[in-house]
Amino acid sequence: MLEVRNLTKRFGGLLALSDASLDVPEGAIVGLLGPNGAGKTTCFTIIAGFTRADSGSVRLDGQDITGLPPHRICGLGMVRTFQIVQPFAGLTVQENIAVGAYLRHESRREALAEARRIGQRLGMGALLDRPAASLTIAGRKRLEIARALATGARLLLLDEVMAGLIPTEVTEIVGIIRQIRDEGHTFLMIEHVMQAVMSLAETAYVLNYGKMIAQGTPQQLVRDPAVVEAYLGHGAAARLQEAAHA
Ligand SMILES: Nc1ncnc2c1ncn2[C@@H]1O[C@H](COP(=O)(O)OP(=O)(O)OP(=O)(O)O)[C@@H](O)[C@H]1O
Repeated sequence: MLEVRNLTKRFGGLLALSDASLDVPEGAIVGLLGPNGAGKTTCFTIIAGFTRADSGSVRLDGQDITGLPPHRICGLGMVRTFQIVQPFAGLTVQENIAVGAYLRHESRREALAEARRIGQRLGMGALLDRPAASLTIAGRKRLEIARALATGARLLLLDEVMAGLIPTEVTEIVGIIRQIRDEGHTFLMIEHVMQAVMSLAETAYVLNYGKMIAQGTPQQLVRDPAVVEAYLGHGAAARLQEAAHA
């Protein structure tokens, strides 16, 4: 569904992404992992059309979307969420979700009705008439997913939706993402919360210093020496092996 090929992006002298490629098959939940500063957000930003790559291409459903602006990409069925959720504070939860729905519904009544349906599906029925500013972090994360769904997108790029949540909230969001996937959506997710990646993603990619250094199931990746070293530092894989055999 999504084919990302050889993305390279420099910020001045810094190579933030170097020849990075990935694939997201329809109906999959794919993880994008990597230590701080590895280039994950830059990768998302380019895929969703917020920044141009220096080189490389992005295809959605076989169509070349490289360099298209975010609203066009959104109209074609792919949307990203943001790590720091900033709802329109003066609007209710329902009105915030409706902002996403206006892409498809011209009438305010229809957009609000669609927002209500999506909010209820995401377990926010009791919160719909509250001001969005009153939501907890977990509520804001749900709102961000709801807004993305309301655009009608089939492929959702989730940027750290589990960050800042307590374990029971993580479990709830994991359940919601599974449910949305089972209803026919596809996910590419940046995630630091390993528990969430392990239980959700069938496959994941690991970025380090802008390069894709590994791809596999989460279970394969946690045993991959290159991945262990990227997270824990040079020599860590050997030290862990020694410790395991001591
Ligand atoms: N607009 C920018 N201008 C200059 N440098 C940038 C810009 N955006 C990102 N960078 C740099 O590019 C590198 C990759 O950053 P990026 O935010 O993509 O990493 P990340 O993997 O998402 O990190 P984190 O997990 O901390 O969010 C970092 O060194 C960052 O400082």
